[in-house]
Amino acid sequence: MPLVAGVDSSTQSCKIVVRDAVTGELVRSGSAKHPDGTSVDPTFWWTAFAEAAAKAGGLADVAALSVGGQQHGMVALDAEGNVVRDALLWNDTRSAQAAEDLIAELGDGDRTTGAQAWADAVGSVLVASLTITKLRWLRDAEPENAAKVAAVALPHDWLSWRIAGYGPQGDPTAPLGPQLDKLFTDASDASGTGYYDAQSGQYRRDLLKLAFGRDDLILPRVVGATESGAVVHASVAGDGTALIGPGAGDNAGAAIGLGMQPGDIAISIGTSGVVSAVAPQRTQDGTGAINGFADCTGNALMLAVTLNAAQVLDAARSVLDADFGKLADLALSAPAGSDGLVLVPYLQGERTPNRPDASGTLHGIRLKNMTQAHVARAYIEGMLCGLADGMDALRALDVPVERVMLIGGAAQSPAVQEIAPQIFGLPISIPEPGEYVADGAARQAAWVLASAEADAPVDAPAWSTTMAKTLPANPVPVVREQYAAVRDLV
Ligand SMILES: Nc1ncnc2c1ncn2[C@@H]1O[C@H](COP(=O)(O)OP(=O)(O)O)[C@@H](O)[C@H]1O
Ligand SMILES: O=C(CO)[C@@H](O)[C@H](O)COP(=O)(O)O
Repeated sequence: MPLVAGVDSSTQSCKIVVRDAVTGELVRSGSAKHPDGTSVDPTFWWTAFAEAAAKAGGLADVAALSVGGQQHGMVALDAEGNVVRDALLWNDTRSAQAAEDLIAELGDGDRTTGAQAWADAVGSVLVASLTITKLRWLRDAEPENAAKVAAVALPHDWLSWRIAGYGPQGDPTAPLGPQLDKLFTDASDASGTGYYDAQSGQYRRDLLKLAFGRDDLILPRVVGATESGAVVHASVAGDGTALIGPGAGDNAGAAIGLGMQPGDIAISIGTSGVVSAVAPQRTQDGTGAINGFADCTGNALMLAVTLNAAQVLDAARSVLDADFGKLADLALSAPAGSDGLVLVPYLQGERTPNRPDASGTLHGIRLKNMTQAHVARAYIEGMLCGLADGMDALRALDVPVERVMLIGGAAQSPAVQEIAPQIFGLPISIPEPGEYVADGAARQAAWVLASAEADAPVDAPAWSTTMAKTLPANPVPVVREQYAAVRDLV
């Protein structure tokens, strides 16, 4: 019974699952926290990985491993393999102006032309989340750091490289040293950089040069879906023979973990809120609402992403001094629509719609609705309405919507589960509770292992995903109507 491991190095934590490579059965798991903040020293991801691996009973017996990770983060490395500065994460909005500047530059001063040109070139209109905008910000705001950069990687690329034994010069946990040319990535995560064209499978070094002013950076090699990028170093686990798969951006990891097919929609409520769909062809949405990324099986992955998801509910718990259970009970004791109390949840600015400097609004306060129950419900409804706008943007591009699955930390809330079918007006399937990004990474590792054993690419292992329940559609249109009216006042 060969075992494989899947890692999800996400915004808030590192999660590891160990599964049977053939059946997909869960054998062990572990997790460890990441620090808060939108600018983070990657060393914390390395120590959290080690802690999560220990909690998962170690990785000495796995035959292959893959890493899924939060997308877009800028990990800038110098020639000695040190990080030049803390990584700027996907939810750090300081490069919002850089995004606007780059759009204008590609459009010769015209925003609409520039936005479409970026969508055509790399699948997405630039916003502060995308790596390329962070490189422009670094060039202008920290030229002394920019001058030191020898390579740029994404969080999952960097962690895979560390697991392979590479790292800073002189670091005892990196016996193979700073071999930057050994960095590798996969198409799904590369497609979120803003300097990789997943359609041609090529980096766009011309766009990187436009943004950063240099085209001599080392970029991770893009490894094919069933290839191994390296082996797990014996100092990390095992005997130095376990394969490391290409890995994935976390949303592509969830897609393969759920076994998504065209027609399936995943709504993920983690730190980010994501509405995603796979399709044979990527979209090139010049409005910027939909990112046209790649998945990790050769399809396109379309995403609408919000900055304000599970942490909006964390904020509600803080305001109401409530645990998860109390927040859900309160919300479910208030009527749908919260008697006109509307939260526009832009607590960290927003990405979709692109309003990086916006703040949130609690609107429509009356004596009748100034209760804990109404506030709890308004927070959940507002957060879900933001995601429902993302679903509308996908539908506007004729993306088929046949099955909708709800995942991510906050999907465990009974209130989120009950209110979602009201906001989306669709049946919502809730998969068995699980770590679908880590599961997807494990499934990819099993796929890489099977392909290596066959000495040729084989089909992905047929692991099944079971739905715990499907909640019927229960549309309550007034909730979205009142939200839409307030959203555009913000
Ligand atoms: N039962 C619950 N109700 C509401 N929110 C929850 C619940 N369980 C976990 N969360 C929230 O989910 C978030 C973590 O989700 P996760 O998908 O692991 O995030 P990420 O992958 O972005 O690190 C946290 O903000 C946490 O508070
Ligand atoms: O920016 C995006 C996708 O474009 C986010 O989805 C990040 O990939 C972070 O994911 P989580 O940590 O919230 O899962």
